[in-house]
Amino acid sequence: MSQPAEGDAASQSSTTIGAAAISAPMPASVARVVDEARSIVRNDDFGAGTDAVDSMMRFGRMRLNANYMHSSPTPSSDDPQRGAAVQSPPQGDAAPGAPAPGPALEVRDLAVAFDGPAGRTRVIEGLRFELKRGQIGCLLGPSGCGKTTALRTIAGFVRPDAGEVLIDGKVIASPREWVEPEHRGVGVVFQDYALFPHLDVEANVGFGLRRVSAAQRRERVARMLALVGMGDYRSRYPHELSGGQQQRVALARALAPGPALLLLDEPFSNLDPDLRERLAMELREILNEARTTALLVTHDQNEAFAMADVVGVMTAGSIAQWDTPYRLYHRPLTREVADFVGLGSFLQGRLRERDGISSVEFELGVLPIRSRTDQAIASASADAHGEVVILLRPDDVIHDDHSPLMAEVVRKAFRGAQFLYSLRLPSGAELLALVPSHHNHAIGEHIGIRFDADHVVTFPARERARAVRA
Ligand SMILES: Nc1ncnc2c1ncn2[C@@H]1O[C@H](COP(=O)(O)OP(=O)(O)OP(=O)(O)O)[C@@H](O)[C@H]1O
Repeated sequence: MSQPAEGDAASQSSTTIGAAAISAPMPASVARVVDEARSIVRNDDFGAGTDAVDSMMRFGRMRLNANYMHSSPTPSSDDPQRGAAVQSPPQGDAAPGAPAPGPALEVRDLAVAFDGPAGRTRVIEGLRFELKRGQIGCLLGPSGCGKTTALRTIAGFVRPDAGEVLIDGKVIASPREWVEPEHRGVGVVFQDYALFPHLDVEANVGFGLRRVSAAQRRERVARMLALVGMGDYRSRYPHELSGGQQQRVALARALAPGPALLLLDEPFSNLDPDLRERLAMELREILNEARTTALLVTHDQNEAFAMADVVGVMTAGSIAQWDTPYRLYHRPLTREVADFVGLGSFLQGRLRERDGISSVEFELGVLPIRSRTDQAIASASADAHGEVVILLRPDDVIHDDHSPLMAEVVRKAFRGAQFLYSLRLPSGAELLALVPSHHNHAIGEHIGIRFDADHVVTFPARERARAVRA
């Protein structure tokens, strides 16, 4: 391990990778290709050594000269959907040596700051989470919350100011210790594919496998291409592939050296929404099959939920809740998490406790609180007058023609199988409801509703009730 220098390793990488150096600052897209080259070039097993890094630097320089730019805490087990997915399968078969017991990735109290016009500013503060072997995790959060910086710190392109990152129990980044990106056993997939345009698919995927024999390389590349369903495309060049196909090749290339950890930076954001969700689900299967530990960063909740076993919702540089997708949606710990994850409405309510049974009264009736956890949270949320805010998800609100509770349709969004209705209550508060799309009601119409909330989620009543993310 060497002592890290001050500052951002990403900016340093533009001048000092391998034996080569370039004088001009690299555009972000070229820097990403070089970062990716560093992450797929490893000296220990399938790695290529500095010759490959130098080749990538030449490639980076070529692109600069040609002005070529790319278009570019452990979750609870009560999740009915993902409970089984958080086991610890063995490491990928190409990984060197036996994996150490314990988490595959640990991030402990990480802090990262950058120099800016207003001085040095912390963009990550007290970031903490871990991934078990074979687990797929996700950092989900709004733009600028620090997701990519966290990923780049784990990959080795940014140096932390405090805290540490461990892979298989070994510290690879802290203010005192530093392992170069190419020695971390980490693969990276970026959003803009970052394939080498002058190499065909087979050569792209085999890029980081230069120390093995040609026969071994061919066999490994064929396995990786089969895994991502691109076996028939091995002689094509990147420009002859669709975006989704390019991203599969990028994935095969990142998986080929058998990384201990795969990092994915918004890998589907350049694809259309339908393909994005389908690929996210496919990628989950591919990673499970390859038994690869992976960390995804995205601001897209559907992508996060389709892929990850555990998701950390990030706000302002730290994790507000690290949990299964199911619990994030149904049991958000804070209003910020409830607001960011999924659709919902916040309504004023009042906690009532009679004969040891709790419920929340609100303008449309009474919601019984069935679980002790919900009861404890409601009691803690309530102010001296019992005031709370309740969260109602659109699927908690059922359209029922026979219900005496009426609400006015103020907006509607057609979603194929369903309409998302915004409904105005007598108080003026608004509510969201997902209704099968054969119930096509006009704006201004009053429709019957009832509630089917499995659990009642409450927060302190510090703000006025409002509908969110309609
Ligand atoms: N190298 C850098 N130098 C200075 N500031 C930086 C640098 N990299 C990131 N930042 C700043 O750090 C903050 C977090 O950036 P980051 O890219 O990690 O956010 P993000 O959550 O990934 O956002 P997005 O979803 O938009 O990519 C932003 O305010 C950004 O401007």
